[in-house]
Amino acid sequence: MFRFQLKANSRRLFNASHQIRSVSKKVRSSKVIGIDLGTTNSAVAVLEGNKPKILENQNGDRTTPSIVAFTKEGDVLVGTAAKRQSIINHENTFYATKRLIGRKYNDDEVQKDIQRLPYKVVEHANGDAWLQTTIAQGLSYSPAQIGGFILREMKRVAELQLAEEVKNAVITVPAYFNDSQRQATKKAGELVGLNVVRVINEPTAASLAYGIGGKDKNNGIVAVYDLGGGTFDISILDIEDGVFEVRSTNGDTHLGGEDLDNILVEFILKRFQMKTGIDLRQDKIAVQRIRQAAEKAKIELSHVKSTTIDLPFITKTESISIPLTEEELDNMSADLIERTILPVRKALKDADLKVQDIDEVILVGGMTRMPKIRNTVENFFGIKPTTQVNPDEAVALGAAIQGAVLSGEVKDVLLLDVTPLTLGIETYGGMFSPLLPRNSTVPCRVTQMYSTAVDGQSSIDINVYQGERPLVQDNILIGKFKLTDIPPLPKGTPQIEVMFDVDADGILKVSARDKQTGKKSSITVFGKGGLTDEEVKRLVDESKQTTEQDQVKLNFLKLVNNLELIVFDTEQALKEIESFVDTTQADTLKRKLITVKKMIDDARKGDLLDQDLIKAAQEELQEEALQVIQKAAERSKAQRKAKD
Ligand SMILES: Nc1ncnc2c1ncn2[C@@H]1O[C@H](COP(=O)(O)OP(=O)(O)OP(=O)(O)O)[C@@H](O)[C@H]1O
Repeated sequence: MFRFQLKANSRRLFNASHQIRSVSKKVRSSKVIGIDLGTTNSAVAVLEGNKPKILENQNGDRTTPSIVAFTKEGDVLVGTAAKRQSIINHENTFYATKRLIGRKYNDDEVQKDIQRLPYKVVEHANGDAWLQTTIAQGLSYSPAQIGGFILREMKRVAELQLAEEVKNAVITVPAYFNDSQRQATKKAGELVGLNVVRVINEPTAASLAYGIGGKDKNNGIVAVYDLGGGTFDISILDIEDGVFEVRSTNGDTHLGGEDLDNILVEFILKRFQMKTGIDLRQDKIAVQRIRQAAEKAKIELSHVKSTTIDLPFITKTESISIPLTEEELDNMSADLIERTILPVRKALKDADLKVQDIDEVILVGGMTRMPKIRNTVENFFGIKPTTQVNPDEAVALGAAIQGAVLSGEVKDVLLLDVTPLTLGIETYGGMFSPLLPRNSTVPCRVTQMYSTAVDGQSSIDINVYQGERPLVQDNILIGKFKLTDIPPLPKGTPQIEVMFDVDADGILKVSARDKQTGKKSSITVFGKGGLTDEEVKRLVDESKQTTEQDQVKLNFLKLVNNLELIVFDTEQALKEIESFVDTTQADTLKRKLITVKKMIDDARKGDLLDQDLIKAAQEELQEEALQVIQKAAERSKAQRKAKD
């Protein structure tokens, strides 16, 4: 056993050097991949020839679960591997984290999610919602970092398929994502070394997937109804000879398949409690098993009329077996489906269109496979929705097309996206002064003149808000900064020019300039409230540093785990060969083992953090053990010879 361990270690070393060699051989690709970073599943695609193509992962799957897990051994698992162990390692398996990206810990939606999540959500120093593991004294990660692990995996999938290094990507976000959610998604890509050439809206991407190759056929007004795992989006587009103009967009960033799963989980828990009197809500493992079974039943009921949710031995003595029909599921989901219709109406109104003006309806997102949803959409629009592109794949395929447009591979397509919410600033008395109405085509820029409200006022606070309400208290504060050194003048005299500049990713930069002095101040809105450019930079740098620190901690943990394994192997080997070992030698080795075990203990408690000490202890122990084993082997051979 011990010898095997030595060999296994040397094999690992060989693999590492082999990997280094194969990476250095890679060619960097000018291709731009398209990544759909989904709440439940992610997909990656690239343009091949003139057609976008989904790149399959190592298991041959066209989508990869958006799940990241950290194991006690210090490994980071992504996708199916993470999903497979989620029940036994629920505290360190993070799913649906897109629902938390760019959100504050105190956000109502976050607080609601926390009740149901089997992992820990904590408040980071900057007020954001972060995820905490139970590993290495509670390593924590931002949802953007978790997104980063998923993006890195999608990059790897693409690199394996294309056999070249990929650097550039278009990443999609729900159309209704606000500024900080977009920024956080972009940062997730940058943290793992991706050059995020564009962030585009999911429904817009999906429409591109339908439009390409048959653009004459698809001219007209298109509604994209996108219901995925965590978000609902509706976009109305005007497609004309390769120009995709988004007329309006609306939605709910916290409405999707996960919510229906939650309703089903609650239904199962109640049924079980009624039957047995047992409340399983605190049993995270049981809840996790129920969640997986609920989603499975929901998916089955898109193809069959009835099913049974079977969970043997959910407690030591009780099992779950609940029959469920499609009709029952339809009734349970009625409110949720109805909630999607209001944003659809709003989007139509904003686009100044009636239901009858829609030429085509595209269904996107796994949840639109549910017959009840298809019927609801069909009844609302009065036309049968188009489903020729796989609803789980359309977004990634469209992102790949946009990638090809940006790299110059595709020339006859132009995407004109819009801002999802009205953007403006606070004026006297808490009034909201809109500068850019929602559904403004991006990129765009607007300037407006403001003045002081008080005689002699020497500075102005520029508070930037996003929302549709006339009072700022009802909208979302997405950033603020100060313009100072305004010469003291009677109120209303200074001319302050405020400029809003939204780039093609939908990210906003605001600046203010005193026309008399030329003094200027600006921010790129980060959604974190009151941050200057320097503070934003510091935060980004800090987050990079934390990633590195976390990696160092994980590497250290791996070393300690490995040393523990060697201690175990040595003890086993010593037991097996004890009769052939010289007592003095055996005692020395046992003493060494005690010292090393103490070191492992100290390392686990955080009292010993020196990697080199751990490495040295491992080498010494292995060397000493090898000598003992060799001597014992010689003795055993000599004894056998003597007997013969
Ligand atoms: N056949 C089906 N019937 C019903 N629901 C389904 C079916 N297939 C998948 N789903 C559900 O669709 C959701 C996942 O859809 P999809 O992969 O499009 O979402 P996503 O891209 O991860 O999420 P989002 O767009 O919200 O970020 C899950 O809730 C899943 O349970």
